[in-house]
Amino acid sequence: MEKIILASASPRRQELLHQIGVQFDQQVAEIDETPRENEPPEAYVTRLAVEKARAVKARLGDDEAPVLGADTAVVVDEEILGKPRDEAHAAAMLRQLSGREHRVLSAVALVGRHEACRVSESRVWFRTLSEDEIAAYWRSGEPAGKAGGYAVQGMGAIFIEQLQGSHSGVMGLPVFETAQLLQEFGIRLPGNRYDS
Ligand SMILES: Cc1cn([C@H]2C[C@H](O)[C@@H](COP(=O)(O)OP(=O)(O)OP(=O)(O)O)O2)c(=O)[nH]c1=O
Repeated sequence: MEKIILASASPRRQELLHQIGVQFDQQVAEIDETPRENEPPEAYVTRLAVEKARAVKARLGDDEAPVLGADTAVVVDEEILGKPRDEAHAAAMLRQLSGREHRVLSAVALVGRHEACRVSESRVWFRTLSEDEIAAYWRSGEPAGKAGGYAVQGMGAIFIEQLQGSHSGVMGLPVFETAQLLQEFGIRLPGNRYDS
């Protein structure tokens, strides 16, 4: 199977690519993740996924392997919640998400001889969170480094009443859209070996 390059430092993205049998090397993309003024969330995650993949592609020069980049954002009231800076920031995010619905947008981009990108959108319903729970959750160490300050794949799952969309997308890499992109680039997955 053809190898690809994952332009990400995220262990979750690594795990999800492994899950579908993709062989890859990992490289870290350093880009400015500041949203542009009035940038719509869909445009933001798309731009970042593409920029991460392009940054690694440019560094590798004429390496033939396609580069995969991804970006995930939690969106509430059309505001993009990134990763928490500190405890106060994480607590403010979780208070904002408490007792209501939010969206999670996850973009995946592949940059090779051509470029393509797909976005997955999920809706997540949180039950009401108490101040004690928010403080305890921060102390667990889980919110740090996670968009919106929670992890669906971890203890954060106990806050989620309902999820509509893509569990892998909320985690950081929408597997369905990723497989579609890889197929579009002619990269076969083990699960697709009976394709004509
Ligand atoms: C909402 C949510 C986010 N996250 C994570 C996924 C992403 O790693 C992170 C969002 O930040 P990103 O900027 O998308 O990714 P990253 O900085 O971790 O990795 P890289 O840029 O190197 O690819 O939040 C979870 O793990 N679980 C969740 O439930």
